[in-house]
Amino acid sequence: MNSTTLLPQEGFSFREGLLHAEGVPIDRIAEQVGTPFYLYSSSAMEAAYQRFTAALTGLNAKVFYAMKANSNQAVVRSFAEWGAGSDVVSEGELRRALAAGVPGNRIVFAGVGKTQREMAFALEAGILQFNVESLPELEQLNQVALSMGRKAPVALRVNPNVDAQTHTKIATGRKADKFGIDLDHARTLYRDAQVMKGIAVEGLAVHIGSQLTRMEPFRDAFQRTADFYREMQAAGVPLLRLDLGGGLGVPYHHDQAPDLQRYAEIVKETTAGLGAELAFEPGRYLVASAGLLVTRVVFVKEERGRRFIIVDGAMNDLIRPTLYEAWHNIIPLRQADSGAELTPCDVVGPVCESGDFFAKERDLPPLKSGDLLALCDAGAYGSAMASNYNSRPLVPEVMVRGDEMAVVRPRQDYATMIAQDRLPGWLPALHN
Ligand SMILES: Cc1ncc(COP(=O)(O)O)c(C=O)c1O
Ligand SMILES: N[C@@H](CCCC[NH3+])C(=O)O
Repeated sequence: MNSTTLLPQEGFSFREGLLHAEGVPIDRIAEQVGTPFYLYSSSAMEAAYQRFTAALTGLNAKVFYAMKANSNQAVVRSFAEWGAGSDVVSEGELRRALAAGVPGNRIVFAGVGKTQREMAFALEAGILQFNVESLPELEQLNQVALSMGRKAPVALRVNPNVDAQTHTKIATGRKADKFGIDLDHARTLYRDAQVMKGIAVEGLAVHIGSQLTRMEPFRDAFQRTADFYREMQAAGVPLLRLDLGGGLGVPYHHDQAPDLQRYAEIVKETTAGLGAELAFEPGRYLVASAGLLVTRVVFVKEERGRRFIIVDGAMNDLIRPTLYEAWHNIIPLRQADSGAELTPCDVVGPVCESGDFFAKERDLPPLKSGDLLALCDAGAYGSAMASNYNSRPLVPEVMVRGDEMAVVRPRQDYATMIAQDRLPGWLPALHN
């Protein structure tokens, strides 16, 4: 597959040979904010959200946007306006969600290692639900809640032992994964939890991994979890809510679209007659394809029979290719002539690691220094996973809506980045 034959994603289109984000020519944004930068289409995010919620029509369902995918407050706030809550995994995310205006009672808190401080902060914020993943966590939460004179609303997250058939680093529902509680163990924990004075048992949760493109693992996990829900209900556990997590994938390769309708049917079939409120925690599905990473070619280097397109973006800006061997479509912002010859290229960044690449042997049209490229489907786990490695400042994020654009995070400046270090007192000043 080569990238020039693929159409750009929803929210982005070529007009007069130039890639636009909704109504805005992207090269104009590049002039204004410099490169590299993340670019989001607000309408594409909204369309994904509407598709997702429409598929769940008829179900008593609530959506909690998994903000780990993209935690920019403009994004979190947008989803909140369209009706979603937030799924958070740290105090930092919780604070960001609150800062973005998400009310505490629309927030669920996941994660295997919540600290006492995080528990107390979340209780203070009045969150809807803690998804608890172990006995020590349950006991700790009980203690924290009691010390504050509160009750913590709890769902137990189970591990149904289902292989999500995704990249091994992002599968979370297998026995050997750190996530969730075995069903057998969860039976005991529900009993324990009901007599803990600081705990209000409310739910059951499952999440087997991310970027699922096959629907069978969802079916297996949802079936096992819903059966367990029925069993616990019958045993008198006062369950109100079944949280089915996130994980629905996106077509990074545009011929592998996961089937949202099938996903929704599986939810309906497996939860029929349960009488539970359903919760969903989609992240990637809502934002991945609504975002690009825009980068500029620094040099084209021909060496040892290879063609390296060296760009100003790098693995610290978008780590997915090197971390998960992830494939992101790459398109020049200026549409290539239809007859342009394609050459296999390695698209690489300036960072000092051979793992610093965006693509290997990717067929691309002729490129030269100064050309702009878009890395597609970069709206999820892009900026959220960026770092300052090689002392490269975090790149800006821009959101477009119709003909308007907004810089929703400015480029980190060198002074801010460098000022974070402190020199210890024992180091004398250096003199030449
Ligand atoms: C508990 C939980 N919920 C939701 C998500 C969001 O996943 P995704 O972005 O694949 O929808 C994750 C990440 O995999 C997660 O760990
Ligand atoms: N960071 C991963 C997804 C992790 C999901 C976290 N629960 C990715 O980019 O694909």
